[in-house]
Amino acid sequence: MFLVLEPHDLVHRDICLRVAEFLDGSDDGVLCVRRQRAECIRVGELDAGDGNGYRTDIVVVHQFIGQNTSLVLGWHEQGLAKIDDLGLLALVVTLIVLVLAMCGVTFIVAAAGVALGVLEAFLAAIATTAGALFAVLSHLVSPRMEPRDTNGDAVDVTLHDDVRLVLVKVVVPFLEDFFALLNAFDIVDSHLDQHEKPPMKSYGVHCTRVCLRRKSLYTFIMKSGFVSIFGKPSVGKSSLMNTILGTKLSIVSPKQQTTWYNILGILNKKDAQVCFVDTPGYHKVSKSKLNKYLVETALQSLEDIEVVYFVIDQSAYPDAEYEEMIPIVTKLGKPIFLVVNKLDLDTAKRHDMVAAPFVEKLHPTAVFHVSAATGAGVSPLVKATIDAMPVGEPYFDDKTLTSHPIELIVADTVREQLFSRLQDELPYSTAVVTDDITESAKGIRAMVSVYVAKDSQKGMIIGKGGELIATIKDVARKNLVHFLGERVELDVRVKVEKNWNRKLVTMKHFGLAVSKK
Ligand SMILES: Nc1nc2c(ncn2[C@@H]2O[C@H](COP(=O)(O)OP(=O)(O)OP(=O)(O)O)[C@@H](O)[C@H]2O)c(=O)[nH]1
Repeated sequence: MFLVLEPHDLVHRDICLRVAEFLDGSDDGVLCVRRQRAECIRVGELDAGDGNGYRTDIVVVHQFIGQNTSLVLGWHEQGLAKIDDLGLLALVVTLIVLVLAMCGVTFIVAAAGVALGVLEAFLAAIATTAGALFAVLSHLVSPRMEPRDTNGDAVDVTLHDDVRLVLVKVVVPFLEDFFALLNAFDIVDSHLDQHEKPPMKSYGVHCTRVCLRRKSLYTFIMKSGFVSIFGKPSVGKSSLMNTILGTKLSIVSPKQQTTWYNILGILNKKDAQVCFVDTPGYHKVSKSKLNKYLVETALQSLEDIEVVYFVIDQSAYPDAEYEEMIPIVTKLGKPIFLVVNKLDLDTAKRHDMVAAPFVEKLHPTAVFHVSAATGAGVSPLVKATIDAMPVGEPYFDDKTLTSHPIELIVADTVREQLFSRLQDELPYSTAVVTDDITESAKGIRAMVSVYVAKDSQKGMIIGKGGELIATIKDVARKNLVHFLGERVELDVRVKVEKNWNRKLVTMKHFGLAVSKK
């Protein structure tokens, strides 16, 4: 079988060509080809024999037969060169017909010795060859190739059924291709052995790596996008992101407004990268500059996202604050997932009732009932989120968990302890800044300052005999060791910066930039 791919399409969008048969004899797959950079097609991970289907890299050997058209001659899977059956059949038919034609010419020349006879016989042979080839290709090729997109809808890739094109462009370079193809597989083999990547061009034949996988398992090669985890304070946004990521990236405390920054947490899957943004809790803006900063930061998270999680907890009801939040989210025009958290606390099984008024106003794409604490319901949420991501390049390296600098992670880990251990409003009067950090083979050494807004607050944080600050330092250090997986030395000093939370310049210096409006 010949597949006609269009490099033009490869450059601009993904194409999926249904193939009639797969290398393992199955017939329910999709051959996905996607251009990653100008010269290189995205390579999926080699992962053969995965559960009830398989995914594997293959190298497609193809020939550019026009500026925008390429003819797939065969492929190469895990060191196993395959010349497609139909491709081989067409090549053999061509060869046989050409040989017979040559014999006919020789016979006529020998028998008649007449120049005109030679010419007639030669033209007849060519016509026979073309006719035979046309019959074979039109019968076998066209019904077997139906370009489809991921939804199974027909894709406007028309050249595959243009038999004329196949005839005109293919018959002539056939013999050349045949030998080039055999040669190319050898070249691909040895190149893969040596360089672990295919040569992009060999003897006029091009090699392209693609990922072959069953449609039921993977629809596309890679999906990626951003999700804002939006909601009121303390509904469990940070806990939810941590549960999704399987690690405690965002700080959590029973106090409201623990999260002060948009924390990026990256979920890396084999076929998807989802970038979650944990946000400060949205609340009615008061006169406090810190509150204003937190709300502005939460709103910024809604820019350039693919999906928004509207997180409520199982005790929520649509109050004035929600009335303010709902239009902000609906006007984004993005898929909204209503996430009802703290399912484990819903002993009265009210969660459907709780969700109902939000569903009515928010018109969410889907509703999920989860417990960030126990993990219940989180897998379907993640699965639906991945499904909702567009096809695209990963934004970050697949080992990256967050784009947050280590300085901020260290400062936030200390701040988490302040929030967990200080009473009333005191945590909201403290800002934590990492002054210096050194990383060496021995581990990490960090100097952290805790700023308070009044002299009287300093003693409250240090505690009697320095006990409280010692505990804060010790627990924060252990948490950092756990998170970073290396030795940590932590030095925490308490300093007074009078009324820092009323001065925009100081707040900016502490990483809490708020607009002047
Ligand atoms: N029982 C229970 N508690 C939860 C759950 N999710 C979060 N919590 C608790 O709720 C409190 C607030 O959780 P966070 O994850 O900090 O909430 P948040 O929405 O990020 O809070 P802000 O930083 O104020 O925006 C913490 O004490 C969590 O332990 C849950 O599913 N079940």
